[in-house]
Amino acid sequence: MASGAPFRFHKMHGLGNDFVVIDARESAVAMDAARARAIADRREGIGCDQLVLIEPSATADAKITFFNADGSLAESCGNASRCIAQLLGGESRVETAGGVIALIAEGEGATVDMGAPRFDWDAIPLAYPVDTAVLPVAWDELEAPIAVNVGNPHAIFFVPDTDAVALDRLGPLIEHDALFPERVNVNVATIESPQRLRLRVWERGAGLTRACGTGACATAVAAIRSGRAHSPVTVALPGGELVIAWAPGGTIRMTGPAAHVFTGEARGL
Ligand SMILES: N[C@@H](CCC[C@H](N)C(=O)O)C(=O)O
Repeated sequence: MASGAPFRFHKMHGLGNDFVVIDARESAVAMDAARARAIADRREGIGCDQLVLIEPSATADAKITFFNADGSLAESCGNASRCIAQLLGGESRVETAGGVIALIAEGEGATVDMGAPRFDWDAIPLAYPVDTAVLPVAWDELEAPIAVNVGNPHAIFFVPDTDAVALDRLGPLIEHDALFPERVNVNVATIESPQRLRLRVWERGAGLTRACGTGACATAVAAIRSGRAHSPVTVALPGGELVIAWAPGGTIRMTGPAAHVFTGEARGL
């Protein structure tokens, strides 16, 4: 599908991680990888890190599909979920490929219950059985990551200084490593105190972004589980801050802002 019928969209962002959101609950909008890639293209399309499609759901208030800028599908997207919370208003439950999540719109942001993290090697997924608390692998100075699935797959590296890591070079190598059969989001984090960490993320299918909500969730969970941090954890990303609360055995709650930039109509995409 090269292009399709005109559609209305919302341009939104969460901490600078930006989205084209199409509300197709009342009139269907056909979407596939090629069309999503064309819309996400920053030179010839509208431009975004993720395209988000809202459709009717038989089991929840809406069904949400996340496409990365490269056209690939993502099971989950934390920052976009807060934007959806703002669009739907109040309290809602939405169906995603990563599971049903609960949204609460609050002022100019939202709190999202992202569900429970998973740690089994085949739930990440990894290519072979290994201890996900310390993966026995290294890429230059990035070594022994922790793997966590929060709907989507993440590898987390704790490093002395996130800014010193060449994430633009190492991110794509790790994302495409054969250890991760569905590719992976790459997080580099520095613990500043037991309740605050700094984070940069190379996103699967989108590259370096200003912020990644699921990356913040996965990293906070990895920090708490490994005794590096205590809940709630403030995660400082290049685009701003999120607060993540989690206790072992429970679900992850993410709180942060969501911004509506403009509403537009697209033709020829
Ligand atoms: N921006 C996101 C994550 C989007 C999906 C990710 N790139 C993937 O492929 O898993 C967020 O805020 O969580």
